[in-house]
Amino acid sequence: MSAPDYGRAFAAWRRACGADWDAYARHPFVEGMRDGTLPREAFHHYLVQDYVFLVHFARAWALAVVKSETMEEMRTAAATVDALVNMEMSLHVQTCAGLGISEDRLFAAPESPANLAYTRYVMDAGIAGDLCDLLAALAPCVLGYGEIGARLGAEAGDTPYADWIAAYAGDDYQAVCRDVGAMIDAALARRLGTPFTAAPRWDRVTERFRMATRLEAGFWQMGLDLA
Ligand SMILES: Cc1ncc(CN)c(N)n1
Repeated sequence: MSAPDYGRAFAAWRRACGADWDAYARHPFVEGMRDGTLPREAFHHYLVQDYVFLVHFARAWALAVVKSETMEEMRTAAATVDALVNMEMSLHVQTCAGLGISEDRLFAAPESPANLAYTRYVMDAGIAGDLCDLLAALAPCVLGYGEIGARLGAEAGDTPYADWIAAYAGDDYQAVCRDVGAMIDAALARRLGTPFTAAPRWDRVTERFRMATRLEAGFWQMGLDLA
């Protein structure tokens, strides 16, 4: 299955980061969800950490509101904060409630080092740079899960992780990915010019994308290692 179309910047970043991208999007954790062999314990550990991740990730998207220069950018960034806080995190809350873990306990869960490194890297990219730096660091998260969800939705058979796959393969999440992809293209064109891939800053923002991609692979590994 070919990768979904989330815009020009994503396609160029994804190509530039080839091996790093595959190490993330086809990590053994992902393949274990696809074929059902992922240990439940690893998934639960991941899910609790991912709730904490999403708290900080929503803060980083709120920073994108602050760094916006147009109403369109502001609307997409604010809608993404809403989607994270009121849509994506409810999957974690519901699944964990079934395991006897309350939302209060999720909110108070201690962060793993891999989690902390990733979310603070993204936040720092946004604080030190402009919206391009921030979006490049945010993109592997939003769009990577869109790609993984779409592929697993098409390829997975009977797996205990069907709800997780359905959430990311579903229309709501895929629409967020298309909106964010379009926002990234417009934000880069506005600040870097067109074609943005020829701009002097392109390599730097691509390195932001690459580092966030590597931190995503580290996040899956944290789940597998129960670290
Ligand atoms: C670590 C991580 N990366 C991405 C996503 C998808 N928003 C997530 N929930 N968690």
